[in-house]
Amino acid sequence: MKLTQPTRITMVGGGSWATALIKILSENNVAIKWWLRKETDAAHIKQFNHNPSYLSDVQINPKKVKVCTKIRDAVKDTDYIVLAVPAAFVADALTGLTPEHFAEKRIISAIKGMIPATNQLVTDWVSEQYNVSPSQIAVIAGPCHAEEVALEKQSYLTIASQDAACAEAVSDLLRCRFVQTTPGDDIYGVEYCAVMKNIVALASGITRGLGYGDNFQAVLVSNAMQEIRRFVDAIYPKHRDLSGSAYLGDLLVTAYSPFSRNRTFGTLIGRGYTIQSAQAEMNMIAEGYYAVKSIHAINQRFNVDMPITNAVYSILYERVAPSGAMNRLSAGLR
Ligand SMILES: NC(=O)C1=CN([C@@H]2O[C@H](COP(=O)(O)OP(=O)(O)OC[C@H]3O[C@@H](n4cnc5c(N)ncnc54)[C@H](O)[C@@H]3O)[C@@H](O)[C@H]2O)C=CC1
Ligand SMILES: O=C(CO)COP(=O)(O)O
Repeated sequence: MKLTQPTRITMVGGGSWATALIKILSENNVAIKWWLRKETDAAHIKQFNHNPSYLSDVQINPKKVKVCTKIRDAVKDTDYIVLAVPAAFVADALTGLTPEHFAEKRIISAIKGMIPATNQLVTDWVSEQYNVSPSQIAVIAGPCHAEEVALEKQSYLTIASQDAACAEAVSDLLRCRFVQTTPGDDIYGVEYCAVMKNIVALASGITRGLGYGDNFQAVLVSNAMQEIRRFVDAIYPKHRDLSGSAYLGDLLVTAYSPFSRNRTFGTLIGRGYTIQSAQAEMNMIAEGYYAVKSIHAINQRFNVDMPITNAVYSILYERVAPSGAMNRLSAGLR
C-alpha cells in the first residue's frame, strides 16, 4: 500500500480558535507545527497535551502536533501557514519573517478582524507585507465557535480563495467527522462580513446589557444585515448571496450565542463597565473593538449609511453613553 506524506501545517496563535483548528486538523493526515507566544503555554502543552489558557479540555495529539515559540522555526519546511491570532497582534506574531518565508506556501487567514494600524483586511496586509500572491491565500469563514468545536458539535466552514484549487485543498484539510466545509471564491465578501458581524455583536451585547429584549434584537440583526449589504456592495461589488451561512449565519451565531466574545464584551459595556474593565474581565479578545474604528475610518471615503456602526463607534471611541446612543439608534430602525 502506498503511504502518503502528511500535509505540513504551521498554526500561528495560542488562543481558542487556534486550539480548535488544531483539533479539527488533527483528525486528518497532517503534521502540525504550533507556534505560541508564551513559553509557559508551550511547555505546558508539551508536558500535558492541553493548552492551559484556552479550551483546556481539548486533547492535543503529540504525534501530530509539535509546539514551538520561535516563529522562524515554525514556518520552516511547511506547506500551509494558518494565521489565528487577533488581527491587532498578527504583525507582532510574524516579527522577523521576510517574503522568503512565505514563498511557495499557502497562507490561510482564520482571523476575523482588521489590521488597526492600516485599516486593512488581514489578507491584503499579508499580501502587501510579504509579497504573497492572491492565489496563495485563503480565508476560513462561517459560523463556528471554538467552544462548540471542542465539544464536537456539528459545524460548517466556508473556505474562500481566488484560487479554486487552494479553496478545495483547504476545505479538504478542514473537513472531518464534525465539520463540513464548502469552498468559495468571495474572499473579500466573507472577510468584510466577518469583520462587520463582530461590530453587530457588540451592538447586540450592548443592548442586552441595557435591558433590551428579543424583539429589539431581531430588528437590530435584520437592520444590521442591510447595513452590511450596503457597505460590502459599496466597497467590493459582486454578485453574492448574503443569506448564506458564511454571511448571515456568522452574523446570527455571533449576535445570539453566549460563547461570543464580541457579544460578551458589548454586554459588559451595556451594563456600565468601562472599556478597560470589560477587557480586563475577559481573557479573550473582542475583534469588534478594533474593527469598528477601522470600518468607521474606511467609511469616511464611502459614506455608506451605517447607523449601527456609528452608534458602536460613538460609544467606544467618543465616550457617548450607551443608553443615549442606543436610544437614538432604536428610533431609526425599521
Ligand atoms: N474563538 C472563535 O470561536 C473564533 C475566532 N475567530 C478569530 O480567530 C482570531 C483569534 O481569536 P481567538 O482565538 O478567539 O482569540 P482568543 O480571544 O481566544 O485569545 C486571545 C488570543 O490573543 C493573544 N493575545 C492576547 N493578548 C496579546 C498580546 N498582547 N500580544 C499578542 N497576542 C495576544 C492570545 O495569546 C490568544 O492567542 C480572531 O480574529 C477571531 O475573530 C474566528 C472564528 C471563530
Ligand atoms: O467569529 C466567531 C464565530 O464564528 C467568533 O467571534 P465571537 O466569539 O465574537 O462570536
